Amino acid sequence: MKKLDVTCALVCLNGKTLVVQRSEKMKLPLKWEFPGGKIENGESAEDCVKREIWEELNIEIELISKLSHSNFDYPNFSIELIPFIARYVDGDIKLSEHKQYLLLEKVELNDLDWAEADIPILNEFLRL
Ligand SMILES: Nc1nc2c([nH]c(=O)n2[C@H]2C[C@H](O)[C@@H](COP(=O)(O)OP(=O)(O)OP(=O)(O)O)O2)c(=O)[nH]1
Repeated sequence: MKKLDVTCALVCLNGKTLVVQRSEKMKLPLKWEFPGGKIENGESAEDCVKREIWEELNIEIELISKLSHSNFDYPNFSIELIPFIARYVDGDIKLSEHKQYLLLEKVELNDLDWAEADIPILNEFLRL
């Protein structure tokens, strides 16, 4: 099965964490995720996540650290999800693809209906 290399960012803003909900039209409709996307040919994971956050949210971020990769097999595709902890730097949030975003306290993150590949990443983040 095809494996996608996907980056994502846990963006901290005023002590909260930015999360986004996938739209009805996307794969994994209405699931919550950390914003990011597929690595392009020849692109580094770091460049990818900054590009995707700019494209999807219109904001600039600074990368702080990495968490463990999450490998997950969905019924139709497999992904390796590569997470970064990041800090908001500049820009007004404008969504280009997602249904909505939320800025949440850590204790609130567990209440969302997450994309399954994100759950180990979320758990690692909650233990920090
Ligand atoms: N960006 C992101 N994608 C995630 C996360 N968790 C998760 O399972 N995914 C999946 C959803 C997508 O199938 C894939 C990322 O691809 P993408 O967002 O660049 O593009 P997509 O597949 O929605 O778009 P398309 O191929 O349908 O055009 O990884 C996550 O936390 N962030």
